[in-house]
Amino acid sequence: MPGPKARLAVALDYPDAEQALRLVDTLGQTCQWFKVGMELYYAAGNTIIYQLRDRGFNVFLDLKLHDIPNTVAGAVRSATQAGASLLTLHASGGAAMMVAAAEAACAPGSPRLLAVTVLTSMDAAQLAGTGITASPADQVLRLAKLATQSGIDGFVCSAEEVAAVRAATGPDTLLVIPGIRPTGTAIGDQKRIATPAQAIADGASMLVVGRPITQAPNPAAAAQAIFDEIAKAEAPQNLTYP
Ligand SMILES: O=c1ccn([C@@H]2O[C@H](COP(=O)(O)O)[C@@H](O)[C@H]2O)c(=O)[nH]1
Repeated sequence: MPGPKARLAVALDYPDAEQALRLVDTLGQTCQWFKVGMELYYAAGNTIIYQLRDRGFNVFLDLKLHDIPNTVAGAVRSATQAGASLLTLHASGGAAMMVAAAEAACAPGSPRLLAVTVLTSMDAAQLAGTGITASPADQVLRLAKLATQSGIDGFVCSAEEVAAVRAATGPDTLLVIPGIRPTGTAIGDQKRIATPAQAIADGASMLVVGRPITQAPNPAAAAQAIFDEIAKAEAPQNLTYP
């Protein structure tokens, strides 16, 4: 099993590369993975991916692609050129979109694809507001099944569903879990949350943590506390990791 450092991606939700790299340099080599989301990517483009890779880090490009199949396949090919190791797309884009993305990701050097199921910022009431009357747990399982059938490598879901998705999909599926809140940290806009220890014990492959680290008075200490929690958690054996 890889060490805790391979199981945490720090979300660099910053408006520019300078602020993002300041945090990266503050954390030093304690982290192996950084997540670049829409805010930073739209501001800094592929340059931030190159800068992180030059420093020796793995890049998780969280663009949550959601478009017609031809456009999403092209976006996967562009992300391959940029050198991201993981790339997200929305499972709600449907089977044809995910199949096109999976085919585009067969090229050498392509990122592994993660299908976002139900955003961790959504509860049952918000989901119902979009016309989906299934519970978040049922909808996550439905979309995870659809994504698997479409050839996608793994999923993003909340810690509330991770045990059920792990049971349904087996040890080889990558389960990447945001909405992580160490005890005592601000919840903010997240709705379906858990501590690092709970998510790991329930079968998460990797945790995504942003503000509990980036907004902490001492980000390096906050990251270290999460690594310690991951290390102590009783994780299932034989899981596949990014
Ligand atoms: O369902 C999802 C999918 C992606 N995210 C992303 O994860 C981080 C979480 O940041 P926090 O500051 O720890 O809340 C953020 O970049 C989201 O875009 C998610 O939260 N939920």
